[in-house]
Amino acid sequence: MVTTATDVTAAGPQPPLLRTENLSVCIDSHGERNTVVSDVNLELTAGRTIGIVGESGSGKSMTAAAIMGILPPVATAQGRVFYQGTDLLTLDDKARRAISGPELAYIFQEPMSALHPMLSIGAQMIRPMRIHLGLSKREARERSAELLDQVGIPKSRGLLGAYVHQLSGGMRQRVMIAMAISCQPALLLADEPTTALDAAVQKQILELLLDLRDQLGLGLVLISHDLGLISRYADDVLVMLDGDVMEQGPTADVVANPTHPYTRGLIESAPRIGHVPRRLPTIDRAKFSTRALADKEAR
Ligand SMILES: Nc1ncnc2c1ncn2[C@@H]1O[C@H](COP(=O)(O)OP(=O)(O)OP(=O)(O)O)[C@@H](O)[C@H]1O
Repeated sequence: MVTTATDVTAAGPQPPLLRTENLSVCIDSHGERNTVVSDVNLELTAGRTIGIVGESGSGKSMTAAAIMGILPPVATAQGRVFYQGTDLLTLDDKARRAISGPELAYIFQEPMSALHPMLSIGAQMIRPMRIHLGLSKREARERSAELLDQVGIPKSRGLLGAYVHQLSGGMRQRVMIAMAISCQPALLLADEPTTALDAAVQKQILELLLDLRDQLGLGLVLISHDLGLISRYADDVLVMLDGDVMEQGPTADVVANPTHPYTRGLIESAPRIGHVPRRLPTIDRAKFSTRALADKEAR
């Protein structure tokens, strides 16, 4: 049965683009079940950006994968993921793919692992547009060149015949973004999209993402371990630690008045927001992580 976010639709004409309710992810491994994401409640409307910030292993990618429907086989999602009012977790694989394929797009941290090394950029870009948009080969090729233009790679560069190893890191990420928007998605999830890039290229890529969000009216989920970066580019933020949401709200409010000591620690250790102490403080994560506290008690 397909569940609809009736409470949302009753409140107004349009449900939000994305809303999760108590989204959790469990991993079954070696006969044990571990919860790696607990009760994530977020809401995103078109044209806005929500940031998910947290250290490595805090559950950012698992949250994104649960929304996208691309969890590894060992992982199971629970709760609700409403996309335009439809709970994606209630759909069978085929129905879900029909929505997720064209409408939800994912940009990976490392384009080298997402792009095929033996296929030309053109060949990789054309395929999804032929499948999801029903374009002919010639139409898809023309649109690929336009998309590359849109992400700042001029047509004159003749990149369609190039291979991924021939491109710089920034160009690879631009190609990934062009592929991500090729099927006209409504929701874009960018998982650490600039971690491997130097500061200048990082800024260009993030500004490109925001421009595309505005031009195309997308909702953007931006994932990063860097609260400084999230504070500059996201309207709202969720701070995660060990699968739990420690704090969330409008980014400006969270950064100006953090209510959780863990967030305060992150802010103090992010050199690009607020005061830069001479020695960066060490965040005692064990003090705030429910999982670390439970482990301590069990010992
Ligand atoms: N394929 C997998 N099998 C088993 N456990 C996994 C798998 N992928 C992730 N995990 C575990 O799930 C938890 C959350 O991982 P996740 O990748 O979401 O963290 P993250 O915040 O995105 O970290 P990073 O910034 O390093 O990518 C971690 O404890 C991780 O070890």
